[in-house]
Amino acid sequence: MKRTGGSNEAKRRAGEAAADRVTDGEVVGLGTGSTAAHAIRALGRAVDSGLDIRGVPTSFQSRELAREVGIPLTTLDEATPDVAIDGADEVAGFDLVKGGGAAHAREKYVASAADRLLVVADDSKLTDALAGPVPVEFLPDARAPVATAIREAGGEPTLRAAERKDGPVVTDNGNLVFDCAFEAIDPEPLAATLSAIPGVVEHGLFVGLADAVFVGRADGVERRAPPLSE
Ligand SMILES: O=C(CO)[C@H](O)[C@H](O)COP(=O)(O)O
Repeated sequence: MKRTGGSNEAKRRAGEAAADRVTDGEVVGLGTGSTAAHAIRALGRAVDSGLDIRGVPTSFQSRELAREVGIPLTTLDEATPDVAIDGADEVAGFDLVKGGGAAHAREKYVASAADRLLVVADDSKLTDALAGPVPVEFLPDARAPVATAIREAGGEPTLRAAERKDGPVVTDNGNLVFDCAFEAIDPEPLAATLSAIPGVVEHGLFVGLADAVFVGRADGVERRAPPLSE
């Protein structure tokens, strides 16, 4: 579920600090959401000033914004991202819950293909332990067996409803999303369990993918990196 508590200023600081790490000639995975949008706008300004990059969007939203701000686009068929910049709904250490915008499938394979993932988040996203709910994108025909398997794994799935449209959220890939509540989340085994359910396209647990987290606050931005990424 999307957390909307953070200030826009804190999101802007995080997004701009991560965009500042992108260098000439790089291919950049362009994440989805309001914090990633700040990074995309900052990259657009840098392109105006002569930075030579190409972007790989992770959603309809990020593609539209990238086009609007003048970032040349490419695809994973043409190029491998050097870096991906993306937001998160929860950040515990370097583990994430993503998918508040239902874009987590593309976000995950773009981030996984990239050499490094820079996470951008305001400080309201920080938590000691991931609590969920965990978004799970699934093939529409598989709704009943996927729900059963999630319950067997200890979760309670709720079909994500659309706003300003009757019925469910339909992802950019034409699929549906369950938001799954769990009593407690052990990220690595739960990620493996969810990935193994037939009909699941992708879940929003990002484990072992983040190379740095840029935490935006009202008065500045902090870069956190695991010891090996320093
Ligand atoms: O995972 C995502 C979209 O699927 C977003 O990155 C996540 O929901 C954070 O969004 P925001 O920066 O607007 O808080």
